[in-house]
Amino acid sequence: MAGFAGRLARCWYSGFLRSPLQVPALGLHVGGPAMQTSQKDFNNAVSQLKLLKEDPGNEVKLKLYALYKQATEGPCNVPKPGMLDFINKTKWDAWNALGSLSKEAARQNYVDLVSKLSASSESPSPEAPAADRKQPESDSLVVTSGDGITTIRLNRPTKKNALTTQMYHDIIAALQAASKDESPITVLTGSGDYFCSGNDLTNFTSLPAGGPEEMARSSAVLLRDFVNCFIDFPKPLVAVVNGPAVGISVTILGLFDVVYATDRATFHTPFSHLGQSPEGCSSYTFPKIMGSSKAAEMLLFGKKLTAQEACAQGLVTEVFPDSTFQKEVWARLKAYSKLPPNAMRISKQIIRDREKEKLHAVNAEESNVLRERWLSDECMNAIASFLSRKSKL
Ligand SMILES: CCCCC/C=C/CC(=O)SCCNC(=O)CCNC(=O)[C@H](O)C(C)(C)COP(=O)(O)OP(=O)(O)OC[C@H]1O[C@@H](n2cnc3c(N)ncnc32)[C@H](O)[C@@H]1OP(=O)(O)O
Repeated sequence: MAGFAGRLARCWYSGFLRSPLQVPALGLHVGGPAMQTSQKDFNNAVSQLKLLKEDPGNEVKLKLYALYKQATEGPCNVPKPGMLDFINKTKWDAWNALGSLSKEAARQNYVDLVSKLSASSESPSPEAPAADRKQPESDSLVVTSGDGITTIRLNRPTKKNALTTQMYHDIIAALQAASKDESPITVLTGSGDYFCSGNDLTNFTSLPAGGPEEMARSSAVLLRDFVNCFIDFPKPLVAVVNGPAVGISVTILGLFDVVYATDRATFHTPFSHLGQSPEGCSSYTFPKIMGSSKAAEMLLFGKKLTAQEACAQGLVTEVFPDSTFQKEVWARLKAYSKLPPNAMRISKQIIRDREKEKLHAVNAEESNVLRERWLSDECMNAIASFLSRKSKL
């Protein structure tokens, strides 16, 4: 596993699962033959967990961690970690949530859960392998070219295509390469049922040596560079919105030339809910596209738009029935890609260039404001709440 995804997995495995995987002698107190069997089952389950072929996901790992602690140490009685210590706080919350569950019951639940996971990891995966693995940096982004179209596909469907730090870097590289390649048209789309669930909220959990301030500073720089690539992209840029879109995957749409959406798509910018503020130049493009009060409803109050509403407000170019979405959209794009490429570039230049300077200034300002927001209690509480599974959009 490369890049951020790898770091995150290592972090979870080393932080959350080190004890269950690496403590061979559990030292459990057992009361009789029935309990002996239970302890043996528990020890077996601890070993069995190491053999899982598939990562069970953070939520399950958190559950396993909590059950393990409850089974071996009893109810949580250690002090709650500080608010900025996201990972340990999340672990503490999960353990604490088990309340006074007995060690025996926790052991049994742990054994049941591991046996369920083992059974499902042995059955064949219904998903076909990703078709294209050309992109060397990370499997979470797939870039392909054909029929005059370069397609940049967000490929993290199990996480609703949430954008990891590595993915921001990879998208920047992909856009830079696409701006110089042979394809007249460039497309951004997603794999699976979501277009993208926005910034991966776990990006904020790997604190660098400089602490939260350094994390906020480097994230603001990366955000600014990322959005600049969309502002400066010289060719027709099309979003093929294959499902719901959240956060930054919605705001950048104002920088695309054309946005096609399935009727399943929704458009959601829950910045206030997250203690954050608009980015992707949306504080400027959205009021221009839809008028200031409709923009305010989305950007201040987080109103979620259906595809039809987004189309009526000018954010989406056209909506297609989900059943024919892929067929109709790609057929149309293939036809457009045969148009003279230089004419399309020059027309885009005329349409967009007089706004570029303004957009760069807006982008810089939004990134600076967000740098402060990320350090606010409102934002930290919202992220901690999502990570501890207390909230979802
Ligand atoms: C360089 C830094 C730049 C920063 C720029 C800032 C941008 C701002 C934004 O983008 S704000 C938007 C942030 N996004 C969210 O708040 C979305 C959070 N996710 C959810 O609320 C839900 O997951 C959902 C509504 C998108 C989907 O819900 P559903 O019930 O259908 O699916 P799950 O919740 O079970 O999701 C499956 C797994 O995917 C993980 N996941 C989904 N989105 C994110 C995300 N944004 N960040 C981190 N993880 C995400 C989810 O946790 C599940 O993981 P699991 O299987 O391990 O449990």
